Amino acid sequence: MTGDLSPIDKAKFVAAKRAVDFVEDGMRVGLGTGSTAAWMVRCLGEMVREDGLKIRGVPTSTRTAALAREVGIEVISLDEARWLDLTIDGADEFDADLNLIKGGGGALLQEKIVATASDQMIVIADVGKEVESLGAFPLPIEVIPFGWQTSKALVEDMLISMDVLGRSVTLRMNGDSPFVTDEGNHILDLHLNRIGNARQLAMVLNQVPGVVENGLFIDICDIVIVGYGDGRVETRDINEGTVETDRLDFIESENLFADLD
Ligand SMILES: O=C(CO)[C@H](O)[C@H](O)COP(=O)(O)O
Repeated sequence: MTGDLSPIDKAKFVAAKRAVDFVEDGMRVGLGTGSTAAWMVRCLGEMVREDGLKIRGVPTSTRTAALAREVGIEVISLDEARWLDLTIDGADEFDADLNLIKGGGGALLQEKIVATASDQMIVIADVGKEVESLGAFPLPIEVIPFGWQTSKALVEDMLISMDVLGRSVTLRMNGDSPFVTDEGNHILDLHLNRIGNARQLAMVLNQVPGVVENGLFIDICDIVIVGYGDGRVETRDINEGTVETDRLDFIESENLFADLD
């Protein structure tokens, strides 16, 4: 089955596979959202079912919650967990300081709360997500539906005053209707090309009335695990300043790949 995976999917898989080595018995683990995080949830599920790993997972979306339950992971709420040992999640972009753009899947609000409530955040990504400067990927912000057009106009004014490049702002759609997040909100995508001062932008965006959260994750991620299509994985630890390189096999597993057939 793994022979059918594209190089990007193989890269996502090996990053996820390497990341679950960080998970230990008894941990409360934040479970990210997206296709890379889904591999991680499947790998953890296999460890729970076959190796007896005992963990409790806090999902960052209804999608991830459904998958976690399906693969046998005990799911608890963040309020039950209170604090997490580790969160593993994907990203849309990461830079050399391990700052991120997230929210391509629309789950940025829960993802940021869960990651911030964790001792450690590990990001898993294929090498295509690495950038010199954040901003080529449209930056998602979550806004409440009430007066979203006003919030959009205020964000546009703010981008002009900050002289941020690009500046077009679009409402994310799901077919003919606005996309609705798990929290019942909408997403505005900021097409900026290049962000410049991401730290400042992250703070200023959250001052706009109606904006709930933005997809810039600054100083939240501790480790990024970068996967390559040929099975190579690099584990970059920003706190330790280390880079470890490994090569993983694409392990054939009926259980892991069954739902992809
Ligand atoms: O932030 C996210 C969801 O809100 C995802 O982690 C991000 O979009 C990456 O997704 P994928 O692993 O499918 O490329």
